[in-house]
Amino acid sequence: MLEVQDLRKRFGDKVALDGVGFAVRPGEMFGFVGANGAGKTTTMRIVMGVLDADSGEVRLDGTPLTYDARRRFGYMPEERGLYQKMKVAEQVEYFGRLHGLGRAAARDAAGELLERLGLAARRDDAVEVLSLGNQQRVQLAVALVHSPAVLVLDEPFSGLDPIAVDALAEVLKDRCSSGVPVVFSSHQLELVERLCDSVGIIAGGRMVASGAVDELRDTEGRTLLKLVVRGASPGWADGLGEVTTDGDRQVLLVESGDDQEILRSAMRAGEVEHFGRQRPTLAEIFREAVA
Ligand SMILES: Nc1ncnc2c1ncn2[C@@H]1O[C@H](COP(=O)(O)OP(=O)(O)OP(=O)(O)O)[C@@H](O)[C@H]1O
Repeated sequence: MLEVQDLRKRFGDKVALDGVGFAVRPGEMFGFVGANGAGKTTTMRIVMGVLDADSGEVRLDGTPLTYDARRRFGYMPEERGLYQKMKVAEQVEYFGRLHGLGRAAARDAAGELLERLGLAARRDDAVEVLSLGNQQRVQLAVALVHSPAVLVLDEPFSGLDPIAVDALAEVLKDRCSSGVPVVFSSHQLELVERLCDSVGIIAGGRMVASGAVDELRDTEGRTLLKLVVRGASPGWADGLGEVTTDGDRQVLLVESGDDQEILRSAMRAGEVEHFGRQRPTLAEIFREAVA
């Protein structure tokens, strides 16, 4: 398990991190979300040892991280770093070898990743002639080539087209299901909601919400009761909640009340087409948490 504990970091007067902590279990995908400047990159840099924290600790399976332990991590930094003149396949193999793979293993791993990330046809092109999105795919292949024990990815999906997003999502899910903890930051909340088991929301250097995506969405007081009623006369739901009209249908959203009693009065008023709980999206939870 990767544990980030009570990280604090200042840059001069600026408090960038003010007690950031979270844990990611083996096989768990953790989405790290927050507004610009919230502290995601700083946290990830500290996890990777690129930056020192003022205090706090990062542990893997209970042991504080060392240089050697971090070599087994796969990291995609915010500042992308590729050799522009080097050919795509050569580059991915090279990084595999830097992480200790033998020649054949590096070649095989690079070939497989380039295939999965849709870059096989570009394997002999220099990085500098690729589009930005394709360079990003190479950067991902570089982060993944040595079958890392932990993945820490800063905005891995940004700039990718939908096909590449799906391809990367599949690769990450595979790595996750083989027991790797995966942490990635993203502003694409719909994607985080779709992919992640758990999320951490950071604002102003503090974690303002974290936990399993399903639990956050199900939290008491966050779910609304939604009814769609056809043919009901206006006013039947006065005082129950917010009503919107759509043709001969009325949509009622109720924050609190006796579900069964509300259902009975809806059935008396008209034809109930829908009755159920509506969970907030991650984007709605995010807006509420950082407000
Ligand atoms: N080297 C630095 N020197 C001074 N301030 C810094 C430095 N690095 C980060 N900061 C500040 O720390 C805060 C957190 O920045 P960080 O890059 O971690 O945010 P972020 O959540 O990754 O943002 P974004 O979504 O825009 O990438 C910001 O106020 C930033 O300006």
